[in-house]
Amino acid sequence: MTVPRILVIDDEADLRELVEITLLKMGLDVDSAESLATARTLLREQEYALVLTDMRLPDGMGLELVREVAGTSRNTPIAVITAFGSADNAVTALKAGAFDYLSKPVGLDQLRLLVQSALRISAAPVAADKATPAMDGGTALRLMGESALMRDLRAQIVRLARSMAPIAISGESGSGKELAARDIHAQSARVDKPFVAVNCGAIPESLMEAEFFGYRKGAFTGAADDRDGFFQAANGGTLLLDEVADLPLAMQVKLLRAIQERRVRKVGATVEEPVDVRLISATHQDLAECVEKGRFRQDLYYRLNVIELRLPPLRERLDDIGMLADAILAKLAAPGARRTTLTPAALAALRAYAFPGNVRELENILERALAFANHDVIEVADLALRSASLPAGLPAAAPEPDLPAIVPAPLPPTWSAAAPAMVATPALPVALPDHLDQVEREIICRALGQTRFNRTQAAELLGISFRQLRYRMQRLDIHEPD
Ligand SMILES: Nc1ncnc2c1ncn2[C@@H]1O[C@H](COP(=O)(O)OP(=O)(O)OP(=O)(O)O)[C@@H](O)[C@H]1O
Repeated sequence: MTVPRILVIDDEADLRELVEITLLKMGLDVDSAESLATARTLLREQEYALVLTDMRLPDGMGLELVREVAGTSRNTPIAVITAFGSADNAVTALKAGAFDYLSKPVGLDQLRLLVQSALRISAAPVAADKATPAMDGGTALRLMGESALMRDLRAQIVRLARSMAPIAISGESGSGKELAARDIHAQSARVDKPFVAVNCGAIPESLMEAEFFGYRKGAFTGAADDRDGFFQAANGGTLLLDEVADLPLAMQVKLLRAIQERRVRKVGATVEEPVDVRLISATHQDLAECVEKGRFRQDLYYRLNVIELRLPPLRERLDDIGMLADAILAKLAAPGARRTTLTPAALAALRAYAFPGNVRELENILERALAFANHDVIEVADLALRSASLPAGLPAAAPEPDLPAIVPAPLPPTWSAAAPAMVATPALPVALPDHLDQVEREIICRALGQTRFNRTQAAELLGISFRQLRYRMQRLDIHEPD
């Protein structure tokens, strides 16, 4: 087996030597250069498993080399060493194609971690574009779709999977942001390590720090044992910060620090611990607008938004609807049962529908339609699409079939009998949280009733995301009637 060879470029002899010794101790071969010119000559003559370059060199900037190496078809990973506190340089290098960076003073643990990731990347073959069904039992994860937009997206994902650069995924609710993040992880050299997805909008603010960074035994009442947080759980792997725009400002500051330092401190601990986590963030909100409105910190935005990935809404890729529908119906079919199909008119109706809830809504619509379809065929009426979205000539949904009423639990006795007689406003509830839960339960049940339990549409009616609705339904114990 050939020993991987690393090229180190730095004009500071001390630093070069430190890096060289560390790499040699790791059993690697090392070449070194003190200028861009020497590095270019070596790169023409040799294949390297990793190029590690300082940013400032006597004859130019390391960034030039990043662009040159990233621009070749060899897929050699290149990383930069940036001056202390120079976050701008790190972000610029990642955008230019560097797979990772180290800040001065160079920590040997971090150097070793970076080298190990680079070696995994250079050993991994570049994945071909296979639109493996994402719905075949949950093993394959790739985003499906044969439209040009989806092909481009998958190609982008293959490239991005080879770097450590933070990725910000944007796109409407249900367009596949989480699936894209899982796909990036699955294609990366981190695939054997955990993928942890966190819904930032669903964690109570008071628990956030403990949930993200973990806590030490006795840090607060109820902390009976030491516990890891999301960062430790995702160590070596990928952490998806979903609904990142919902992070409270105080938590944004702590997160920024963790990203910059690549270290976290458990609540109640005195020392920080290094973490090696690839960050992906996702939101259906316009994060730049959140920054403008002062709801999201600009510095954190800048760190998370190094590379942007936009998931197109389903209505921009109508060509994918047929194959997605087939795959969803196949997934929903009972084992051994005949496959249900769409009539041409039903497919045309779907292609004309706006899909505000994107692929998730398509899943939802088909799941409900299956319950109403006769003889393994789904007609336009079974889809129960909102008529405003149907094209002329297609019949709107049939009158509502008899659906079991969604009945919220009876109102608990929360109203005080002792309301002052002269005040016309209702008495105060004696237990506010119970009362608010009851009000919320009733409103959610009404919305679900109106949409025939289409959760995507119900969430839209209520102006919340699908995930927020799902979380609230779980919390309030609301289930679809049988
Ligand atoms: N291109 C696709 N191919 C196959 N399945 C998809 C695709 N896009 C989305 N899905 C499916 O649609 C559902 C919603 O996807 P996902 O959770 O990734 O969306 P999201 O954009 O993260 O939603 P939200 O903004 O509500 O969090 C999932 O069941 C996912 O498997």
